[in-house]
Amino acid sequence: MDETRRNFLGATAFGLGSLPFVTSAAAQTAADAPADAGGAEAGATSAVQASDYGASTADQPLDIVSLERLDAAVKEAIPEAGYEFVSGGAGDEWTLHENRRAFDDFRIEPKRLRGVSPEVDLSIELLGQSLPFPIFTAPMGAHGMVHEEAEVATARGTGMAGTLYCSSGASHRTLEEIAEATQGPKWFQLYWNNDTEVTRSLLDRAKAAGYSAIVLTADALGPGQPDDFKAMGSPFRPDMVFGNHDPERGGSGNFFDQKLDLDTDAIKFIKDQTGLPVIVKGLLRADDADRSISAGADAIQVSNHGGRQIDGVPASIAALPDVVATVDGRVPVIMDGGVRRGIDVVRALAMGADAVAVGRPVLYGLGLGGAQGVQSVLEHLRAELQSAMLLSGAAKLADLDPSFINLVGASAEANRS
Ligand SMILES: Cc1cc2nc3c(=O)[nH]c(=O)nc-3n(C[C@H](O)[C@H](O)[C@H](O)COP(=O)(O)O)c2cc1C
Ligand SMILES: O=C(O)C(=O)c1ccccc1
Repeated sequence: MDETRRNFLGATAFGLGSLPFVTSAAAQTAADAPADAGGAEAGATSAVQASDYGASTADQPLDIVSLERLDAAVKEAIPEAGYEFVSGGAGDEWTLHENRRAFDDFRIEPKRLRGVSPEVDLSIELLGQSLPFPIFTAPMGAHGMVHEEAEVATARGTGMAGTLYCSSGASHRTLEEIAEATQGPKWFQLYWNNDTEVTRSLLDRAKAAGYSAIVLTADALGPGQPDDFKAMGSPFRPDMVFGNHDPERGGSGNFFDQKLDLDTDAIKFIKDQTGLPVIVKGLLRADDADRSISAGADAIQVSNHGGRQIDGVPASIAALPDVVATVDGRVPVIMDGGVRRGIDVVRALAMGADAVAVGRPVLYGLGLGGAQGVQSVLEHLRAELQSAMLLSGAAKLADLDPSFINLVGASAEANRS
């Protein structure tokens, strides 16, 4: 396999070597480009044009009615490969859909005649950072699949909305470029690498670039491979390599060599190396949250990776209450997965989450409107949360508790006791 291909996808590391790599002839030409072209330069010199992917170059605010409608609009506007890669989930996509459906089990019981002021304060403090509202951009890799500026635009747009950008370890742009692009708070998400020196170097770079916390993702084996994307031959862009790749170390696995054989020692390693708070992302079980806290975790992110890794696991919102009960206020709890409405944020916070992260809709905003599109998505959710708070009868975020929720199903009694 030629160097560019290995650098680009890490096919060996992901065990995807047997899959057709690209579909178009132009993309194939780029995949065969000299290895030393590397990174963004490869894009400049390669035969692959943005138009081969239809990846957007737009920068415009979006007039958003709902995030569901945004999904429908982006499906028409961006290339099929980008849409299928981003939107899909693992296997039969049961968990992907369950992430949305399960919110319906958490019925809001609004409180009336409580004199709630329209000026609901949505700001929070999270691991030493002030956020104007409790919603931020989840770590996602490979933004070049939907926009030419990739993560640089997403980070800028998130910063324009004033909230936190969590930078994926599998980004198309370097963690330094991304750090510079946002004026807001930023965390770095680490894909643990079995080559300790690679992990150490990523952590040192993240700290030097000003990231204020490290997110350790514990639930992923590689890029999501939704069936519809796989059926197209998994057409990742060969002209954009993953930005944190260090060509000095050779091969592709140096940004993603996680075989899930890591344990809670990884938490201590990160803390010792950086002195920064560590968020463990991708937990669904209360006992894993407890073990992580015992090992030094500073926050827990309840997540099933947007239903992109193992199918058949519960929705994040369904897993949240048990985790919250076990964490018992020792550290903040974040959740992500299926958050599409202000009322979803109300439900997650009422069940004990301190903040939520949003994934796919942010990339839809990116595809349709670049940095400004990202800003529009986050501001849309903020506005929906503001009215959801008023309509729920919650004067401030701290008021939200399980008394606002009627939990449908077997665990309803447990929830009320
Ligand atoms: C295209 C895409 C790429 C992702 N890449 C990463 C990643 O690099 N690291 C990570 O921890 N999670 C990754 N995720 C998972 C998100 O952080 C988050 O858990 C999930 O998207 C939340 O669900 P939602 O998309 O329904 O909001 C990715 C998700 C998507 C859609
Ligand atoms: O697709 C994903 O969910 C993901 O985590 C990822 C991992 C590596 C590269 C791109 C995305």
